[in-house]
Amino acid sequence: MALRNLSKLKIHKFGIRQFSKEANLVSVAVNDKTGVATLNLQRPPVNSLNLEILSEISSTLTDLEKNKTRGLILTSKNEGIFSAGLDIMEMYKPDVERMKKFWTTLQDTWIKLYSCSFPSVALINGHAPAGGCLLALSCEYRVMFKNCTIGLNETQLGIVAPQWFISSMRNVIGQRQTESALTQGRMFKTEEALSIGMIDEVVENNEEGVARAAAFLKRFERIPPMARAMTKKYIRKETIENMVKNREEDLKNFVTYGTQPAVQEYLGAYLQSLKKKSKA
Ligand SMILES: CC/C=C\CC/C=C/CC(=O)SCCNC(=O)CCNC(=O)[C@H](O)C(C)(C)COP(=O)(O)OP(=O)(O)OC[C@H]1O[C@@H](n2cnc3c(N)ncnc32)[C@H](O)[C@@H]1OP(=O)(O)O
Repeated sequence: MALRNLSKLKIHKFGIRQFSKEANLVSVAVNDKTGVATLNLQRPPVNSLNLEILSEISSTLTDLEKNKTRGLILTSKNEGIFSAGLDIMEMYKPDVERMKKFWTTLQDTWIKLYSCSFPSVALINGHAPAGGCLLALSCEYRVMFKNCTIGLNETQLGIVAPQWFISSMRNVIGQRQTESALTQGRMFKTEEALSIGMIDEVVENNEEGVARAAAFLKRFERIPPMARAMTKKYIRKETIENMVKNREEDLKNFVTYGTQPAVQEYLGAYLQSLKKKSKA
């Protein structure tokens, strides 16, 4: 069995194997024929990224790397929302030790996703603000549903996107567009995101999305995996090395900045506005 190191095998039917971790905040189905793994985010209501789901994504990426998966489709079980980004509750009135663990796990997750040797596609089947956008930008290809939004909106919340968030966007859409998008904290509608190259394709529904993601991954069938992986590694090397070199400082900045009263005030007000909106 190609994926024997993966956690508990749950279902095995129609050539698709599924396994899940204990907490079930993600699930993974591996297609026996193609070796492509689909990683579903499933933390209702909005797949906000807390310590637990990040830990599961991170350990799943390790498993997929060990088991030489042929490709990854990263998507959401909660149609309508890809991911609401970082769970603001991890940053609002935080326990500092947990806050550190949270950020370190986010760093680990990004490093693994950004540097994975296998090809990766984000099937963005819903809104993808902030950390949700970061996950999508870390993949090699993005397929997105109509009528959704994507972007790094941190500035609008009164917080600052870290350097490696910025680099992840700059490497996809370039310096000029990134500067304009991030200084405004701009969220892009699907068609706008397509026009600036933030996403690669627009799809009507999940079936079409899976087919387009699979078609992208199929392009690599005849490319020697080692040559592909090394090329990706060289292209992404500088961005990853910069982050790894500065990760202690990045953690320190996150904690120092995130615990400032003014930032806590912004986050508290933002949480209230989200809650008010959901009750309206
Ligand atoms: C200190 C920081 C320094 C540096 C860090 C910088 C990096 C930050 C990166 C981030 O990712 S920050 C997070 C940014 N995320 C957002 O701004 C997204 C906010 N959410 C939304 O815009 C919407 O929720 C949505 C478009 C994703 C979905 O809309 P809808 O389907 O209408 O759902 P609701 O808005 O009603 O939300 C349902 C429920 O979920 C809560 N919630 C939403 N997003 C978050 C979140 N990111 N963290 C925690 N909780 C979230 C929302 O309050 C509702 O809760 P109820 O209790 O009222 O049900």
